[in-house]
Amino acid sequence: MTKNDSKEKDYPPIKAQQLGVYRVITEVSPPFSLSTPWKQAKTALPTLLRLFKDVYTASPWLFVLFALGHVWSTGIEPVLSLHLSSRVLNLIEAGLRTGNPDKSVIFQAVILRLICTAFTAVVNRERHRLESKLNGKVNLKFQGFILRAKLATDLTGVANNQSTAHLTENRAWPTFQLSIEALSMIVAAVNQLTYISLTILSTEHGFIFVALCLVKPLLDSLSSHNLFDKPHVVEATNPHYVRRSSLLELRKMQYRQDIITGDIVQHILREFRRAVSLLGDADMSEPCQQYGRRDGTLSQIFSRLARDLPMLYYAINAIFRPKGLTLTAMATLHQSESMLYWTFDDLLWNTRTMQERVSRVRELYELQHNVHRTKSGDLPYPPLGRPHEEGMPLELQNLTFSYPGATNNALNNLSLSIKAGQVLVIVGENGSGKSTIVKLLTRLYDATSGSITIDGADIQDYRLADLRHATASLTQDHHIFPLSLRDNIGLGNPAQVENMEMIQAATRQGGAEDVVRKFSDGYEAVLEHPWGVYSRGNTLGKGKTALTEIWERVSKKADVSGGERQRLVASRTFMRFTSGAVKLVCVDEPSSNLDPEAEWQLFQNLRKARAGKTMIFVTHRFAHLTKHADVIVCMKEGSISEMGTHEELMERDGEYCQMFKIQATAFE
Ligand SMILES: Nc1ncnc2c1ncn2[C@@H]1O[C@H](COP(=O)(O)OP(=O)(O)OP(=O)(O)O)[C@@H](O)[C@H]1O
Repeated sequence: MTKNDSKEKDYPPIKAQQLGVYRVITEVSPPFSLSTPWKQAKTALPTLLRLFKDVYTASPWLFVLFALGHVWSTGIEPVLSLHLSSRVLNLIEAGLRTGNPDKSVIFQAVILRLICTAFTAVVNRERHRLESKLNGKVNLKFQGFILRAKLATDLTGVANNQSTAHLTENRAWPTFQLSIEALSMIVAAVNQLTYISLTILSTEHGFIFVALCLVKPLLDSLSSHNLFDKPHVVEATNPHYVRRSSLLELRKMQYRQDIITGDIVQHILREFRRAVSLLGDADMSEPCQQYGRRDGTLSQIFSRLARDLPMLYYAINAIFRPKGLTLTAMATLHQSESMLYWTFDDLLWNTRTMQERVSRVRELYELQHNVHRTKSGDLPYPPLGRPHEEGMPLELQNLTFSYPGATNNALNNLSLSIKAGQVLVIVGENGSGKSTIVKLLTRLYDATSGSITIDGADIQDYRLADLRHATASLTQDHHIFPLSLRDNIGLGNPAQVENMEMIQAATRQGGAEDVVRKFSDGYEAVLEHPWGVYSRGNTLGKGKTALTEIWERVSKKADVSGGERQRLVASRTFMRFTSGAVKLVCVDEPSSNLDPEAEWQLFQNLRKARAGKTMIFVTHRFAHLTKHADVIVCMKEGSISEMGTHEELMERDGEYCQMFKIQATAFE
């Protein structure tokens, strides 16, 4: 079932085919032309050169030694060994013919052969040792590169590039290794062809023999039927297969509680059996395997026969020229034919795989071009001569914004004036644009149109680093870093990350003292993943042993509740205040998991720290706050629907008043 789906003229044509339960869509390869490999090489070359340069700079000596070792072992030694063996055999054969072997010459030839073997064994051993060292250094280099590129990527860059989680340092080394192998094989192929043509078959039929050796690898390459080296998309289209796979997912721990409390175990098992029976005999094996199996039987038989062509050559030679080839020449021919076949077979496989490998590395390098760094201006903040001692004054004018890729505006033509040191509370229904205002004020995104001005200058004209330094944000999107609690709080002010006095004070203000106390190693406790801790679980056995006890201790994952996390994150924000540079504080719903007392305390502590700061709060539970607010903004569908003080808005009896009354009724 083949169909041409491509509508766009500029795109390469595509075709879709059903392979078992999958629909596989591939790009149709252009008809084979001699210029194709050349074009592919030209596209791959810049990436490969850059990769080689990176590996070289990771460790020049290891690079050179590793490359030389590879070229020796793959490209030179096999032919040299063949030559030396063939020399020994020739001497023995000549000796047997005359009945008077030249012992010392044979002995010397054997010793030379043995030296070559021993030398190669040493080179191989060293090469493997160097390989793991160089591999480690290359991985470290690319880890650093990826870390830098990802940390430099802002939210617009992340949204435009979808997921980059699959881009790891593990892409670089295999491609480099493959390239070195390819180069070594080219050297090997040239050496082998030269050897066969000049030494063994210098007089007759040399060309024919070489051509016969190459028929199979070339045939295989032309009729190659692999999916893995073609750009393709796979979609499981069989509904019973999809259903079965979704039901299988329910094995995961994260669903256990819902399944137990929902009492749906029997239902899941019944549905699974039904899906399996409806699936019947549909082929579920990997699309790549199914695709490969589509090779015609005839072409397979032909390909196998091609492997025997060199043998045909010996036979014809033996029949028509019984004295044409000596036994040694036959043995050498047989060995070199096999060597040449595998070299070309590997080389062609290598070339096919190379394109895909190079594009994987190119994707890695492209990380650094996709950062969409938020532009920084030149103006210092606070403006020279105006220290903004009361806080940051802000003016939002006709602000419109839509998220990258979104069709609707999150904010529409919004204008708002916030005086230095004011407390502004933003309320409104879900999706009305409250958090978006905070994201624009903290320059996580830039407005699509309209402007934000600070003290008369556009926010984009200020130095970004200065603005980041002068802004603190506390939202529910913050995470605990997989670092110690000390780091988690201290990083609020990196300059004081070792200052325990400040960290303890911030912990108190964030309400996280009890959280720290919970851990035996206190501030040094690391939440999240215990790195470098693993065991061969199935070899530990079930009963208690010294090993299982150690495993239990080292693998114990420190964890905290949602509310405790929010307290730690809040402490980090209080730590940020210690820099003395913060002029704007944006607090966006940071207390969803806090108990009422902790929430009240958090808002109290934030208000206590308000001196010298403009404060913006986004909240649904505003009873604690709105009475202290200088301005309350009520949002609806990306615009301001009401604005004023608590009293003014209550008097107006509009949307804010309605929301306030609903909350008040709930408390009554
Ligand atoms: N990253 C995003 N990409 C695309 N659209 C988004 C993104 N974040 C928010 N939106 C959309 O922008 C609009 C405003 O979202 P925003 O988060 O500002 O609302 P909110 O008032 O803070 O909502 P809530 O009270 O639920 O937190 C919504 O329609 C939302 O779906």
